[in-house]
Amino acid sequence: MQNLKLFLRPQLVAPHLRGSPLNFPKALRYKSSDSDSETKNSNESNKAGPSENNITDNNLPINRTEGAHDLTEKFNPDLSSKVTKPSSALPAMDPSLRTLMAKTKVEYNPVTNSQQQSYEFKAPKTPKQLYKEKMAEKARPKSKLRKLLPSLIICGGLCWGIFTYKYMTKDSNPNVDTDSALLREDKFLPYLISFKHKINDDHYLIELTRKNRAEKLIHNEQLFNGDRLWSVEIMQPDINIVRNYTPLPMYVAGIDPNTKEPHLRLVKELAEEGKFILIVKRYNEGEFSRWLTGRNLLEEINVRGPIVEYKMPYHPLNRYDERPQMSNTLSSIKPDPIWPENVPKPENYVFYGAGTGILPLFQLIYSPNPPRGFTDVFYSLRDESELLPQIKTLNFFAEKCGRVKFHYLISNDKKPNHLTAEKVSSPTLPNFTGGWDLRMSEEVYKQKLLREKKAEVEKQMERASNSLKSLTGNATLVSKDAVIVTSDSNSSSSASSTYIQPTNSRIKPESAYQQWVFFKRAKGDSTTPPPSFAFVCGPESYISDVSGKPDLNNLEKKDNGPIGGLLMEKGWNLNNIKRLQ
Ligand SMILES: Cc1cc2nc3c(=O)[nH]c(=O)nc-3n(C[C@H](O)[C@H](O)[C@H](O)COP(=O)(O)OP(=O)(O)OC[C@H]3O[C@@H](n4cnc5c(N)ncnc54)[C@H](O)[C@@H]3O)c2cc1C
Repeated sequence: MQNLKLFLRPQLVAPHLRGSPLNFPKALRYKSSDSDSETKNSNESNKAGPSENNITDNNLPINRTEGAHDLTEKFNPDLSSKVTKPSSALPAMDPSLRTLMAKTKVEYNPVTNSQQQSYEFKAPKTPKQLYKEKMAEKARPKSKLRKLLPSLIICGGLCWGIFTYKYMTKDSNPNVDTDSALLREDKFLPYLISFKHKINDDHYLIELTRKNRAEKLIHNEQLFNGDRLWSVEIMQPDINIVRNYTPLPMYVAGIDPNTKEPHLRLVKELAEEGKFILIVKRYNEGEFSRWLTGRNLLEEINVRGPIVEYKMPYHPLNRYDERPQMSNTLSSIKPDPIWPENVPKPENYVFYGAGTGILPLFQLIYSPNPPRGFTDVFYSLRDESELLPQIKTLNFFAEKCGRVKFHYLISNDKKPNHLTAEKVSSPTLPNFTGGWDLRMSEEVYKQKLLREKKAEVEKQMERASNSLKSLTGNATLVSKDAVIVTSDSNSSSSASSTYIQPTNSRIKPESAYQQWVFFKRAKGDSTTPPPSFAFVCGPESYISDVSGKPDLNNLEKKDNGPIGGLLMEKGWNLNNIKRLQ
């Protein structure tokens, strides 16, 4: 570009060539409109200063042959270096050329040119070089992961080996306990005899603990619940016989150092599950009971269950708070929640049990969620010594909370004390049999509210008339209607508050014992409520005497045996009796 400018500078043309035909003054003028460069130049000259602004291309003589050179030389010799509009001859500059000729912003660097291709031939590395490289690679510091990689591979391999071994030998080894359940109905699971205590000559307390119990507890399995009666089946592997036993929701928490008696605790939380106690009677002719009571501590036995013997029927109160579980101290037994009055009352029961036949009742009343109603218990036993003192204490606590009433009928050859017809009560209708009872109890509750409100209004009317009498000094007859209106408007709030929150419930009882003594018994209702359902449990002869012989010889295992004995005399029937043999 610079060369081109120099080439085009007219003053640089030699003076002797100016008149010659080789001189090309006209050629110095571009005919084409190189307006861009011109404007640019003019702008630049404008920027240069006011002195230069006056001198533009337009001021220059159009034809330099007409003495323009002198003028140019005279006034602005520098302007001669400017390329003025060529008049003709030279063609206009190609704009694409100009861009190519423009100075590049980034300098060309062949190294960064990614498109370049090299045809250089690299000689293969010599063995020495290769060896050096290899050594350098080895000497390079390794990352943490690279260092750990061999150990990780070995660990992975070991784990895979153990898993494969366990998987392959799982089914082949029946002694390996892979089941995570505490109990299973369809499979015998291993339990350990964790405690054994002789209660009397023929009664034993045996505590069973699920093998590897801690591992099995993660599933939060709840076995004990007062909504059902259940037993477990224990297998004797040698002669392959199975017998049922009733687990009690208790475990041995310690041993009294003096009496060597076990200290029993109730199973209250899920973390305490997986342990229970059995009370087993040993029969001299009994194959199984002899085998079971002869087991030593930490011996393994196979248990299956739970075998549900009876499920408590549905009651609308089941939707409300449960009755709190019994406790080892009387003061720590929580009071019953206040159940709504417009729902049918809980059912009351009577339990006739003999010997180990009392154990289902103990399971029911000492489990979490015990039955809400009252249970009258007739317990026939041969000797008081067959009952553990701690269980007797618990029975006493249950009585003090108004949940049960125990009648101990201790009977032996010297002093017989059998269950007689006088002790057997007649059945009453259940409080709940279906939706109709629900509507009935709501209606009864409404009637009760109306009665109470009426009594309140009458009281207020009486009070109002008395105050009027005292005001006027003489007895004036007050319009009955007017009093009713005022008393209604005044009493509505107080009456409703009275009914919703009975006066005696403002003081909250601290324990079930307090609740029973001060609130329930205070009502003057000391008689035991009549039962609507009866349980009979014990030896075959006992059941037969009390309620007739059960007959479970059918596919559904439904008791179809006719009702007999003492209960039949009192009007009990198959619908309100459960016989547990
Ligand atoms: C649901 C259910 C729960 C049970 N819970 C317990 C429990 O918690 N504790 C417990 O000790 N037993 C319980 N039993 C009874 C138990 O299953 C066995 O029947 C009992 O241990 C006797 O078995 P055995 O093999 O030693 O006697 P068997 O060989 O069956 O009988 C031998 C003899 O023992 C006597 N005998 C057997 N059973 C009784 C009995 N129940 N009453 C009176 N005499 C009998 C009879 O004279 C009989 O001829 C329960 C039974 C059932 C069905």
